[in-house]
Amino acid sequence: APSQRPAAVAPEGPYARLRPLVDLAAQRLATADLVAAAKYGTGSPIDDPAREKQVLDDVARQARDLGADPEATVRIFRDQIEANKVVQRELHRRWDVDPSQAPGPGERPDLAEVRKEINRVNGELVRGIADSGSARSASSCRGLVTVAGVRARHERHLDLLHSVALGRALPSVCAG
Ligand SMILES: C=C(O[C@@H]1C=C(C(=O)O)C=C[C@H]1O)C(=O)O
Repeated sequence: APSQRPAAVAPEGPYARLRPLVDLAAQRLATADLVAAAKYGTGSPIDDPAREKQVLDDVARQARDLGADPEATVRIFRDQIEANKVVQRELHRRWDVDPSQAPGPGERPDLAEVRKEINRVNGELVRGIADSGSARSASSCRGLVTVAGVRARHERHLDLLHSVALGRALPSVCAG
């Protein structure tokens, strides 16, 4: 006989909650290449503390609005920001070493447009954090986040730089 509860509304286990979170971290990291290209050769610094403060203030407010934990949200976002800068710094270093690889002035994305995409991903990430409270405090969290990271790496064909940076984005996902 069919079960009372349709599969579509079956309660989701911790992996189902953590996987989208990890995938969103990888999506956010994919913007770092565009940010690096937008800034390269313009004098705009990789570290922009004013923009970081704006991001952290925004996500804390969004978390509060969802009735979620603003401190955990900010902690996770600090790591997203550090991970983004790992990619930017390495790309700038490579482009300094080999200018033929560097984006030319005509290939420079508009930083404001890239930040719109980052803001969009930020909103989804806040929602993913809000929806994963119990998964993030589960004892299986670290292992599941590692598995989800490996999966994102393969699905998104991440290179070594982005794989390392994804590792930098994830340590604060699990509580405690
Ligand atoms: C991505 C950027 O570079 C850095 C990383 C940020 C982020 O990950 O949100 C914010 C500001 C910068 O310190 C940016 O300037 O937008």
